[in-house]
Amino acid sequence: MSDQPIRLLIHGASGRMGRALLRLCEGRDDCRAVAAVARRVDQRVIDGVPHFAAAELHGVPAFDVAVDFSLPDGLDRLLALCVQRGAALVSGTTGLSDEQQLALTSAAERIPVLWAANYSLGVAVLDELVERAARALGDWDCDIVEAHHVHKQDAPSGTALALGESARRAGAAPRYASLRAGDIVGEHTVQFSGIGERIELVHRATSRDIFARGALAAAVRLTRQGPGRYGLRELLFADPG
Ligand SMILES: NC(=O)C1=CN([C@@H]2O[C@H](COP(=O)(O)OP(=O)(O)OC[C@H]3O[C@@H](n4cnc5c(N)ncnc54)[C@H](OP(=O)(O)O)[C@@H]3O)[C@@H](O)[C@H]2O)C=CC1
Ligand SMILES: O=C(O)C1=N[C@H](C(=O)O)C[C@H](O)C1
Repeated sequence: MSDQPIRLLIHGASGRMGRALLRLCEGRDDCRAVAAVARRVDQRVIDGVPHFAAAELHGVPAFDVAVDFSLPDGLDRLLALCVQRGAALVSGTTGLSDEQQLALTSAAERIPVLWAANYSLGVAVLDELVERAARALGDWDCDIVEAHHVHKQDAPSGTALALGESARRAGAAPRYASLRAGDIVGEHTVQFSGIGERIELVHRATSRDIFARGALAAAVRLTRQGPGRYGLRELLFADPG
């Protein structure tokens, strides 16, 4: 295998996550950003990385994997480009429609695809704890409370829905509540309430770097895979080697 750095397209580059991805990418030697895409661009080149507006997507140079943290309305064109170029896709964009999830699955017949609602190790572990608790406490109330910054557009968060799906599969009937306040990076509480006792499982993110680091590591690994739809646990957290 070549030890050339993996070529990344960062989609959503001007956003909170996009900026973290570009910054962390600079410190790695296994990948480099060759294109950055946002809805609008003011500068053509920033820190040596060429920037493109979403409308110019088809003019981006060759890349191995697109890393997408944008908004749902940008995903369809990016997915089509990845399929056309035979490039892998890592996406963390939340609030996707059922049709968009199906499109990811269908594209996975031709390219490697990873979508995850949360790229942090802590939430991967929380997910396992929730599943275990729900299996043991199936008839307790299960409430998922999430808090995020005021700019977040989707609710409940993608992470809350994913945790709820794990709880549901294990026999619980989750309910959701959302809070949008200040600059909260992301907090998720899964509360199991019985009669006379209660369990709370909590994850608090204090830096977006945890998501960006996970996404970059996943992107590098995804380029070593064939077509298919991958999960974060199998790709990243099950085998840290
Ligand atoms: N899975 C995970 O671990 C995580 C997921 N997220 C998710 O990532 C997404 C982005 O979050 P965040 O960075 O806070 O959002 P921001 O609003 O800060 O950034 C959004 C970015 O997407 C760009 N964008 C918007 N629409 C389009 C489009 N149609 N085509 C191309 N680019 C577009 C914006 O460009 P412009 O500035 O020009 O409008 C901007 O660069 C959200 O869905 C969020 O929920 C966030 C953190 C972790
Ligand atoms: O929009 C965010 O900020 C985040 N979104 C993801 C979600 O919807 O779960 C992950 C993280 O909580 C931050």
